[in-house]
Amino acid sequence: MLLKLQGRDNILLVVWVADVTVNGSMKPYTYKLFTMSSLQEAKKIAAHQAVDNHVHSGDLVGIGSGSTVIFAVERLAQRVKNENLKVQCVPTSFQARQLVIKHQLPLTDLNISPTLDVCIDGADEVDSNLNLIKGGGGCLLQEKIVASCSKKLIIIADYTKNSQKLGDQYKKGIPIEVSPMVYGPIQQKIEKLYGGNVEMRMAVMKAGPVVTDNGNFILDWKNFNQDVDWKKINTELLLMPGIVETGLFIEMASKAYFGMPDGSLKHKKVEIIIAT
Ligand SMILES: O=C(CO)[C@H](O)[C@H](O)COP(=O)(O)O
Repeated sequence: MLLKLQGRDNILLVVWVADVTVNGSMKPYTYKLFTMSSLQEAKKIAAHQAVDNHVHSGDLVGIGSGSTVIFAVERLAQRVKNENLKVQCVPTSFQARQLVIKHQLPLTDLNISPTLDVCIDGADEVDSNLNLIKGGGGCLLQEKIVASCSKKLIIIADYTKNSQKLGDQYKKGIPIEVSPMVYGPIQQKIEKLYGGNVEMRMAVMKAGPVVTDNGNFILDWKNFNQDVDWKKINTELLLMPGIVETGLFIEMASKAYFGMPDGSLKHKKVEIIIAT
């Protein structure tokens, strides 16, 4: 059961997780309470800290995509204004480009600036080894390209993204960007080779599939086995003709910042979580 209550300051989301008893009645056994503003606040704390710690004057900066990155770009623009910071930005999506333009930050691209100092991006899930699921917003291809051209990939996220294993919390699946001509065979191959189920991501407010910024489709691989060698699987997937890119970011991130519900910040470097 999902209740939405409009409070004065916050929207409260009450999620009542229920069990179905033998006679069919619903038996509540737990509930979680989130305030929407605490999630937003958590994203903001992580984003601001990452920009403050990792962006320096003269830097070429990769700008990730998603809702958390909005706070990072806002902070970058503040610092440019207040500190006369000099940066040039390479966006990872149409959305990121619009954000950079909105905040009047200088734009460049990878062909002009092939090596970036840092890339700041969100994630859908971060495991204990700093491996990531990305692509919930469908921008995985450009995100991975820009990250691969950056000296450091810094992840910013709220506390719901911090996991031990991929798939612990993020249930929407691993995004896989594919050429439209071959989505069917790829769906079948992944399910046959590795199990789980692979679904085409469908658009909202438009009939048919999501089409990425690069003109491709997205498959979401759900209910996968969590105890696998992701590096090996990622390599195998990338050898499959028609797979353009996967949302598995393996051994790419240098550090992840998580905003916490109480307003504090955690950061994660491989296997280590330090409260700050
Ligand atoms: O990979 C992404 C988009 O392709 C995003 O970084 C990821 O979905 C996280 O987004 P948000 O900051 O909105 O939680």
